[in-house]
Amino acid sequence: MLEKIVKPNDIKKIPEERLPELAEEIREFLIRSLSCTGGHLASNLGVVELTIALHRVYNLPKDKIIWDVGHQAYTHKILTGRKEQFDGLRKEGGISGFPRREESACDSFDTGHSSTSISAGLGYVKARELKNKKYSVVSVIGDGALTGGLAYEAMNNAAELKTNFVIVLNDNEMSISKNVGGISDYLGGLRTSSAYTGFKMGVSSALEKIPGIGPELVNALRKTKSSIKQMVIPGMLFENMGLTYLGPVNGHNIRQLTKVLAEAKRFEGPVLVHVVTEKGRGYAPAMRHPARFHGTSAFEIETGLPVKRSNPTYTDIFSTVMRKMGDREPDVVAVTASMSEGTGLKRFANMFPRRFFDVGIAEGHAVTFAAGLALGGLIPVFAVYSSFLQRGYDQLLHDVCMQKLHVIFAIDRAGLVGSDGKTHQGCFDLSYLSMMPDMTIMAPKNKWELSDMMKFAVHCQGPVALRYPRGEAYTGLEEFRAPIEAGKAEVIREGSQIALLAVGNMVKIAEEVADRLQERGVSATLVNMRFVKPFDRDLLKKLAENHPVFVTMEENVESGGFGQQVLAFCGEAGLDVSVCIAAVPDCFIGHGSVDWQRKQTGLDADSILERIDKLRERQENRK
Ligand SMILES: Cc1ncc(C[n+]2csc(CCOP(=O)(O)OP(=O)(O)O)c2C)c(N)n1
Ligand SMILES: CC(=O)[C@@H](O)[C@H](O)COP(=O)(O)O
Ligand SMILES: [Mg+2]
Repeated sequence: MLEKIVKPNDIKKIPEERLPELAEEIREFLIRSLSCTGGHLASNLGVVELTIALHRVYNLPKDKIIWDVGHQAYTHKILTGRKEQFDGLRKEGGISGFPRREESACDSFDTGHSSTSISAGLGYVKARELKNKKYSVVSVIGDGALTGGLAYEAMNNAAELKTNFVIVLNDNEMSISKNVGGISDYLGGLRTSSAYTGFKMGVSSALEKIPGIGPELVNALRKTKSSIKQMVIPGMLFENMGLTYLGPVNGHNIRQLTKVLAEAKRFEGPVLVHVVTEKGRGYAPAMRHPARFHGTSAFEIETGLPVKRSNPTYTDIFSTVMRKMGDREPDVVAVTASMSEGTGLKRFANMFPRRFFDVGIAEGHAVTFAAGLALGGLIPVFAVYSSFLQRGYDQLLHDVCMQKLHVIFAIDRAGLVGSDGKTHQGCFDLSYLSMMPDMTIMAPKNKWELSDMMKFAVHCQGPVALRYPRGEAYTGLEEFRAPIEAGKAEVIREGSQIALLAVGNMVKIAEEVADRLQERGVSATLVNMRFVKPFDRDLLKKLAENHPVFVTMEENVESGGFGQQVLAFCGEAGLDVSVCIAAVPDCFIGHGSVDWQRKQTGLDADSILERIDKLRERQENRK
């Protein structure tokens, strides 16, 4: 039946009774396809029926479906004519793992970061009103994404709406790991209380329909503070915020879903439809291990085991360091914004549950919360992906740096991240952190240095950021393990002519560049900068005496990055050197392999050598 779906709205031609069969076909397709490419399997398996129901009720591309995070939009892609492109999912030139407006007119909003869907949807609704347009808007948000503050700002704002806006809450009790916090408990209560009250499938509750006393009774209940009302009027929290609540609905029953969505679509005002789904549904390994199958690499279908075993990653090293540090340093506590698996904090959480805090998908809160922990005498380590820390920009500046608080930021996925693409690139942190007064920034060249830097960070003062990339930890240069000294770089290889000033994982690329320069008879000094802030100005002054060319290398945008700071310093200090900056150019870098992204950004050894050759040629011509 799946072959009949080649363009948007083809789903409407399938007889209703055959839809469950189609859902199973889609599941089989997803499992088969992702077993080869990898991707966000568990979340997608959970929303197959919900997506089918949405596409039955709404007309695309006229109507707007906005997927929160967007990692669960694979069935949406299949139903809008992109099934044949799944071989290239998340690969260079292939389709993205997230909704992309450039990819299809049916993708209404580009996503990747969490909790944006209600704000964006509300924006569409307001534009529709002002421009007198006729289309429907539905935002689909998960229970994990609903732990993010932005979602509440948007709901608060939506309460005043007089025209239709549907928010579908996809509740599977999971963020990447088990969902946490008060809202998650509240949703749990709704799921249980529905056992007593039945679903609220219509815009007016069953109670309201009781002739004579119904509306008064509902009004009176709304005014009481009694917890009993939760049992009588489901979704009171949302109702009190001004949204009409419908549900909870079985998210795997297409008929029931279609009915409630059609009802919600007719309502004048904001409506929240609470849908209960199962993450990983239909594939036993994903149902057993939804967190592992949240985002998976290629796997064997029979066992669910990964096709390739990877060597220890920087995350694995950080995980071990944190576990050991937990033993040695009783004041060290760990904070995550719903990323305990991805950042490697799971082991710390298991060993020191009282010193571990999962705050939900709330990076801004996590930073200020860590500030409070530091003021209370603890040493908080906030482990976070570079790209998601962008959410905590003001909190970093205002709450941590301004008070010079000793908070450690363990910044994972710093640099190019591969298949998640432009929404997840960790290419901005050196720029946005460097401009913050009192911030110390370090980047390790290999796995041992990550461990040494973490230990150093614990005994520092003030805010400290330690950034390291996604993937396998470098095990080269083991013999270079001089103690970490504040603001001091490490010279790996001494030469003359060209100084390669490399940050973090670029040291490995710099080694290759240095070797290839040597083959051509060019002598290069290779420096592992270790610190981006403060960087080793004394060393740079010394190097300038016999190196007319500095080449800076960083997996960060050029603007405001390490290279530009070196360039500015050389100018201020009157150093007679040419500075060549190898950094990410001023554009968003799409999905694909990290090697491909490195070539695209000119950060591979070939591209850097090419630039060095051109620079030297220009210098020769000038002589
Ligand atoms: C700002 C931000 N922080 C963290 C993440 C990483 N992340 C992606 S999906 C996800 C869990 C989302 O849970 P939910 O919305 O319930 O969707 P589900 O996977 O359960 O379908 C997290 C934490 C993100 N994408 N954006
Ligand atoms: C959708 C999302 O934001 C995360 O699931 C992210 O894709 C995880 O990336 P890693 O694979 O680098 O942990
Ligand atoms: Mg969820």
